[in-house]
Amino acid sequence: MEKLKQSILELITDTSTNLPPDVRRAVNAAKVQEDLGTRAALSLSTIAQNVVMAEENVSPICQDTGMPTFEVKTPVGVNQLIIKKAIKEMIAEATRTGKLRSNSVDSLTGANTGDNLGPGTPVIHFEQWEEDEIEIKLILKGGGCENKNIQYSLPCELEGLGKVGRNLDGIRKCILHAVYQAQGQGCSAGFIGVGIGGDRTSGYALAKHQLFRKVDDVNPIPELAELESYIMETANQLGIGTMGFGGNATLLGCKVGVENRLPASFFVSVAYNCWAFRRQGVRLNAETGEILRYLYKDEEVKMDLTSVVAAEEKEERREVVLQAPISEEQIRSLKVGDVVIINGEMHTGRDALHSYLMENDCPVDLNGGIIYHCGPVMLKDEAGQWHVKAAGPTTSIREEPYQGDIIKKFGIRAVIGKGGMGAKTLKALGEHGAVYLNAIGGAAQYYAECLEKVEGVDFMEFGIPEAMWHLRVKGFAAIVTMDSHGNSLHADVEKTSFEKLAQFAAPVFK
Ligand SMILES: O=C(O)C[C@H](O)C(=O)O
Ligand code: SF4
Repeated sequence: MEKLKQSILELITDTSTNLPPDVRRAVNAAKVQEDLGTRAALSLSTIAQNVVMAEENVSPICQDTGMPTFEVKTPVGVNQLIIKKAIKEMIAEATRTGKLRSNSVDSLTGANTGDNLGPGTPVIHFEQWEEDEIEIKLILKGGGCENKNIQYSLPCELEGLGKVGRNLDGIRKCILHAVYQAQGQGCSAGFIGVGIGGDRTSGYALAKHQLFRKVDDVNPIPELAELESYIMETANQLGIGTMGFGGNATLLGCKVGVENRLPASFFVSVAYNCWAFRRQGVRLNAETGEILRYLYKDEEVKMDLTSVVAAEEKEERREVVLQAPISEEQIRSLKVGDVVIINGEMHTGRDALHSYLMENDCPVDLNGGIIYHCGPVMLKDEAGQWHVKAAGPTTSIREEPYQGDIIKKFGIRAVIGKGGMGAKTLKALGEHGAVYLNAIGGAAQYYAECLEKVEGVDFMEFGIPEAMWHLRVKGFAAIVTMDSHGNSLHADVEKTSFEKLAQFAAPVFK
């Protein structure tokens, strides 16, 4: 098995940096569905550009390279321990070279292991089969979309949809609700895997397993094939759109699997995957470990990079250049829908930093400053200088308990993230003169290019993703989605999508 390690490293690198053709096709199709010049269409253009950059730079499509989850099938007699060891070594190697972010965190101490290894990481499932070759499949599913997974225990009652029975129509309601509750926070437009039945654990495993199906396959069970196409049709009428900006493309794929259940239980488990749907697989020669072929690479699909900005829209859209420190007056002039271009300094901060700042001082002056909800992939060169390898936004709503107080305490004028924030932050934006800016989730290469220099770092003890990076940026574009006048695009889209969801309460399947 002299080629085994090399093959595994290639698989990990390809999965993290090169979006598979079926996913590319789905993203391209979404772009066609969106109206020219809308925020959703512009976001899809950025996403397409980002996919191309990731492939060219051989760098992560998204900075959150997720929970590496392997499904391995081996012929009888192959030593699975050797494969496990090779996977672990190559996960550490891919982390060292910036193809993966160090993503394994001690749940009790918060310490990052730094190499993506630790209890429970990576996840590896082995199975034996009758074939002669080894098959290794890998999915890198990020934390933001993982947080939007949801499990329903039937019968139940769902907001807007009413009673949910233990039948196909009940399942239909659960899936629609799952898409609705994710809003844009899992970086829509997304893909869902659904597991019907099992217990709580195997139900979720089945749901995640569905994500290994090709986007364009047809379910062999006729009722489920019908359900899948119903969901594709209907979920895209919810109007959530790319990044939750509103629009026609909300769901790019729906795959449903079924397993037996216990008489007392009826679970519907949904695994939500962002547009950055990174999964790949290989067949290996069982003697040498050499790659014989890839499983999701049957054709080459180029990203659609055609510009979607309609001329008249371009004139209407206001573009404002912001340079930190930002004045209150400038912030008050911004309204939802404005595009801002940021130059100057910004500071990353996410969960660990926000909780720290509630009780402590900040090592830098944040007055008039910009906080970026981001956990980047960073590499240090031989001279000791840090470089940004991938740096898209993280889900902002996690900071909701802290953000308003932190804005107040430190005089922050702009918060950049994705997915929007809640009522408490909106109130603070109005009271203190600040804005929330939505960057395109997953566009980690696109934003890394705007981050010109790492000026410094604090709190390295929080680990690379959670540290406070001080960055010099140029031409960083984001959209005002919550302003200082009480407007929130996120609240609006949530409200209208709920009204649409409620229109699907009447039974469809017997
Ligand atoms: O951890 C991150 O960088 C992003 C995360 O996947 C998210 O979607 O919030
Ligand atoms: S930031 Fe968005 S694209 Fe990246 S892993 Fe999280 S949900 Fe997926």
